Amino acid sequence: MKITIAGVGAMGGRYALMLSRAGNDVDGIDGWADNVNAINEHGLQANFDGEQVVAKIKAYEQTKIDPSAVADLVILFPKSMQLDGMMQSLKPVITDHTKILCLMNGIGHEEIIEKYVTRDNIFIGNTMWTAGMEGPGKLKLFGSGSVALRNVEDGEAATAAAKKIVKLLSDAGLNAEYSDNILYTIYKKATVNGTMNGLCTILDCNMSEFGSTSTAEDMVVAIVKEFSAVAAKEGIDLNVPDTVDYIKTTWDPNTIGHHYPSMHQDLITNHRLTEIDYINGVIDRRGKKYGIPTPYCTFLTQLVHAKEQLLHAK
Ligand SMILES: NC(=O)C1=CN([C@@H]2O[C@H](COP(=O)(O)OP(=O)(O)OC[C@H]3O[C@@H](n4cnc5c(N)ncnc54)[C@H](OP(=O)(O)O)[C@@H]3O)[C@@H](O)[C@H]2O)C=CC1
Ligand SMILES: CC(C)(CO)C(=O)C(=O)O
Repeated sequence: MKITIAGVGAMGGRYALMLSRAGNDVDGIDGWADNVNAINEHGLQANFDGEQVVAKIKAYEQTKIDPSAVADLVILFPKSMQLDGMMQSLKPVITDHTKILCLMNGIGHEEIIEKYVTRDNIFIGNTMWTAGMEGPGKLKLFGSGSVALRNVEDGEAATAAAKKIVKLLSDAGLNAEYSDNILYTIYKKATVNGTMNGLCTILDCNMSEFGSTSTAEDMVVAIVKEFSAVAAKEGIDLNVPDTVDYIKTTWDPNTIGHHYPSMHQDLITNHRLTEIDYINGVIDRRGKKYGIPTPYCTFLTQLVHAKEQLLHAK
């Protein structure tokens, strides 16, 4: 099976590396020319749980994709604001049979993807793996994680295809599972991002440091209540205490507590724009639509945008 990782940054790099090391034929596509050149010259290099490893994969610049690189499976890992542009660029590698898997953070990405491919070829989910970059073509990967996914369209063929993708990912050590209730799973993961990403970015700390503060739990509860109220309007039952307990598992320094959320890596480390509009911003917008007050999500979205401006993020 030919797999194309679209957005071979930190998380796309992790998937490319692990799938390639498991013996799959993997290509990468990315908009960052230095990253593409480094991967083609030196391979995808990683500090992988303390061990230096290299995966030899072929990478293409997003604007120079070779049409011979037609994929059976495309795994999407650009940033949310790059998704539409990435889907445009992917046209040469997508056929009627190409499956598209989106595991990006955020809510509602399938609305963009279905402008380009039929719903029976779209698979959505999320990932609890973490990833960081030390420079072009260089990854820093530690800790464990998991993946949950499902077909967007019901039906035997789409379900079978989703389960095949689950097996492919699990065989590569990515610890995947099929989730019947994927919208619930996506909302639940979005609460982790809706708390950890924005708050650790504004407070300039990792998840474990955040969890050690006396006000951490109160802030998390307040934000989760807003996600839960919006989700309820969409028929999704997001239990607040259970969700808060789930978020608190990310504070453990022995698992992923030392991770700086991807939003922190974007804004504080690299002065790049963030995905806040696709996480807390969605709750702000849907809250307004449903007549639900979401002061914490609205304020956190405003704070992150203000910080983007102060840091001249691009
Ligand atoms: N990192 C993590 O731990 C996790 C990330 N995710 C999600 O995965 C998706 C991808 O995120 P992630 O892998 O973190 O993103 P990265 O920022 O590492 O990579 C995404 C893209 O950003 C560009 N880019 C990144 N760094 C630079 C740089 N220094 N200079 C120039 N361009 C750069 C590249 O494309 P381009 O040049 O086209 O901009 C790259 O393909 C997101 O939806 C994220 O929320 C989910 C769980 C955890
Ligand atoms: C690891 C985790 C769950 C932290 O919020 C994440 O998704 C990210 O870094 O964006």
